[in-house]
Amino acid sequence: MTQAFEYRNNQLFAENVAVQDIHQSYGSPCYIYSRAAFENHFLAYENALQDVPHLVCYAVKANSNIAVLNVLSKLGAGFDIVSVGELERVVAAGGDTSKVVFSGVAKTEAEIKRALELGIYCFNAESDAELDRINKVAGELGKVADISLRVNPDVDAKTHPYISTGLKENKFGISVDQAIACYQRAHALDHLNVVGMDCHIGSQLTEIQPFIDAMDRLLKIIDSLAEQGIVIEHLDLGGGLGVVYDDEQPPAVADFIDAIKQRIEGRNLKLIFEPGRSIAANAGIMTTQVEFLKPTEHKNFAIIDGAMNDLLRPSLYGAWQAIVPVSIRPDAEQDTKLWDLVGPVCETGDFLGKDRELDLQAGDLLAVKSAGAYGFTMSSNYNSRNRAAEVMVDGDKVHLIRQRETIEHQLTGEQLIND
Ligand SMILES: Cc1ncc(COP(=O)(O)O)c(C=O)c1O
Ligand SMILES: N[C@@H](CCCC[NH3+])C(=O)O
Repeated sequence: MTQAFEYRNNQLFAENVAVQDIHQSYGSPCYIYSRAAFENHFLAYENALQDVPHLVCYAVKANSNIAVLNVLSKLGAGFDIVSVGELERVVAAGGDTSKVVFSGVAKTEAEIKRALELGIYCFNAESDAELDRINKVAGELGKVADISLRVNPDVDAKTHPYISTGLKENKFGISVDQAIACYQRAHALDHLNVVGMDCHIGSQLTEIQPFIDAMDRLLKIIDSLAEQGIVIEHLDLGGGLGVVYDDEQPPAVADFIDAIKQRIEGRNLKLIFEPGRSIAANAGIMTTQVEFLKPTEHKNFAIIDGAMNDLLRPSLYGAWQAIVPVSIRPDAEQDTKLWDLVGPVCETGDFLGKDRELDLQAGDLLAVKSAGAYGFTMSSNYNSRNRAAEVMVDGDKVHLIRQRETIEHQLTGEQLIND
């Protein structure tokens, strides 16, 4: 399999297109995705699960461009959503709403109504109060809502504290101690139909064991419920599988799924997964151009046109993503130094990388790797900067899938007060 992003004659390519050529047409910063990479990463889940009942619901929050959703939908993907905005994106992308699971700690009445009208697969409810709300809205529509309860298994995902979600001090889900009572309530409500149990213990996990520990806690609850006549049809283990940004060694999707499958052998349970990062992260890069070099006696700053508003992960989590030249100069012309790659935003925390050994000149084009997940979706207009363009490469074709924002886009909806 050819790599989605690789060098050919010292030029970075996205599939069969030189990144420099994409830059000529679309400028920077620009998110560039590989269709083949999205497809291959999704199919890794599908293939590993083909011998068991399953549904792979891509987590829309990782990358919600409708072209991305459409590519995955054509392969049969379901979707994990957390807002009506994400739901409408699935609809706009031609996605199958009967394969949608609705996660999130506080779904509004309007969101629940729309989801019921569109006939989603199920709601992943996170509290007693939310069960009441879903029951009420379903009742008003004369419907019965299929629900799963998100159980918080109190397992250490061994990841960054901001993206760990399955500990009892986290806001997510229902505690193991309260789960049975909560299921009994749900079972008794007229407009709810209990179908599943879910958990999501965190993101960028590089070990299988926390998933297994979480699953074992959930299976115990499933067994107790069965004794009370409450049948759980599916087990949704959320997303969370990590990717390689630097030197991490996450398990391969097939090994991860095999370990899970072994654990549920002999049980009549459909498996659901909600992967985001492991499908999207390494299917995308973000380009950025060096504006100025600013060497000082303390630090060498390279001021680039990409900033924290375009890619927040380094500023928010101190996340490390590889930053590489789009064109590599011949060895004899190389002059490498340690550079801090900083953006034009008025924040000290505005950087994409620190102490990176690079050979840089003003005007050079760089690529931030592994930017396909939680890149564009977490971008903003901070400092009134237009959000980046997004393109999808498919073989030797380049499709613009989101035009660069303009000031007109930004000003839409704002108005002066008339006095
Ligand atoms: C409920 C839920 N499901 C799925 C995901 C996707 O996780 P990841 O991108 O780590 O696969 C998230 C985000 O962490 C989530 O909160
Ligand atoms: N946005 C995070 C992951 C959080 C996942 C959402 N539950 C990241 O970039 O790593």
